[in-house]
Amino acid sequence: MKTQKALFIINPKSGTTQKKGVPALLDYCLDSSKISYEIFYTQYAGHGREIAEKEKNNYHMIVAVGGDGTINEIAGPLINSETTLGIIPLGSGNGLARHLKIPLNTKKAISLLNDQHSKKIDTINFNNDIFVNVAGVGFDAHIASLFAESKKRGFLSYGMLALQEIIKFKSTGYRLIIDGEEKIEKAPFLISIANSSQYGNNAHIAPGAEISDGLMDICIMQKIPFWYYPSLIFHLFNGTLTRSRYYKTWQGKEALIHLLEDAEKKSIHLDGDPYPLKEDIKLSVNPLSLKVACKI
Ligand SMILES: Nc1ncnc2c1ncn2[C@@H]1O[C@H](COP(=O)(O)OP(=O)(O)OP(=O)(O)O)[C@@H](O)[C@H]1O
Repeated sequence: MKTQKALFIINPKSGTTQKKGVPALLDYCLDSSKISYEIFYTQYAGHGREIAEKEKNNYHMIVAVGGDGTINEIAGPLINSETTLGIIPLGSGNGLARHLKIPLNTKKAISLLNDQHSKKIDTINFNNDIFVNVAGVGFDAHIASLFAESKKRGFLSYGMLALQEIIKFKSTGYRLIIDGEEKIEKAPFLISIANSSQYGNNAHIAPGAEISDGLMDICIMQKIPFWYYPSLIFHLFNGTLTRSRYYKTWQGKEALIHLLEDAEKKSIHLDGDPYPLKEDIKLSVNPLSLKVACKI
C-alpha cells in the first residue's frame, strides 16, 4: 500500500460537536505510513468547494469533516476525477455517512481511512449543480431554509422546527415527469429526490434507495392529517414509509419537476441546504461518478 496524500477540510459550523479536537485525533488515529495529511478550515459557506476545486489534483483524497452540506460542496469538484472523497461525519444529520455505514464515532471514521478502501457511488445533476444525498421541494426544503437561518444545529432543533411548521405549511403545485412519463399534477406536501435512502438521523425518506444502482428514487408525500403524524414519524424512522397511503415512490434516470406557481415562493434544498430556485428542475443520474472512502 503506498502512502496517500489527504486533505482534511473541516467545517467549524456543522453539527453540534466542537471540531477543536479533530487535529489531535487525526494525529492519533492515522497511520503515517499509509496517509500523510494537511488540514484546512472553511471560513464561509462555499469555501469548501473552492478549496476542493483548487486542490483536487494535489491529493489522493479530500476529506469532508462535517455534514451533508459540507460533503456536497467538496464532492462537486471531485466528480469524475480520480480523487477520493473521505467523510468524517460531524454534521447534524449525516445522511450520506449513515447510508454508507461510515462510523459516526470520529476515531473510528478516521481509522477507516487507513484501509484505503473505496467504492464508486452515483451523483445527481440538478440543473447546473449536483447533489449526493437527498434534494427536494416542499416541506423538507422549507425546513432546510429555516434551519439554515437558525443559529441552532443538531437533530433536536431540526425536529422542533419541523413540528412548529408542519401545521402552517401550504403545499403548492408541481408537474413531475420521470423518464418521459407524467406522474402528478397535484400539490404534494413534498417531493424528494433521493440518491441515498435517508435525510439523516435515520429518517428514511426512500427506504429502497441504492446509491450505486444508476437510479434516483423520487418520492412524494401528500398532505397529512394531524392525527397521522405519529404514524408518519414511525414509518419514517422505521424504514417503512412505502406502507403509508400518503406516500408514493418511483425510480428513474431522468426527471423534470415543472413549477406550476410562482417559483420565488418555493423552497428547495440540495443535501439539506437551501438552494435558490427560479426555474424548472432538471435531474439526471451520473452513474458511479464519485469515489468515496468507505467499507466495501
Ligand atoms: N466557516 C463557515 N461559516 C459558515 N458556514 C459555513 C462555513 N463552512 C461551511 N459552511 C456552510 O455550513 C453549511 C452547513 O454544514 P453541514 O451541512 O455540513 O452541517 P449540518 O447542516 O449541521 O449537517 P447535516 O447536513 O448533516 O445535517 C454548509 O452548507 C456550508 O456551506
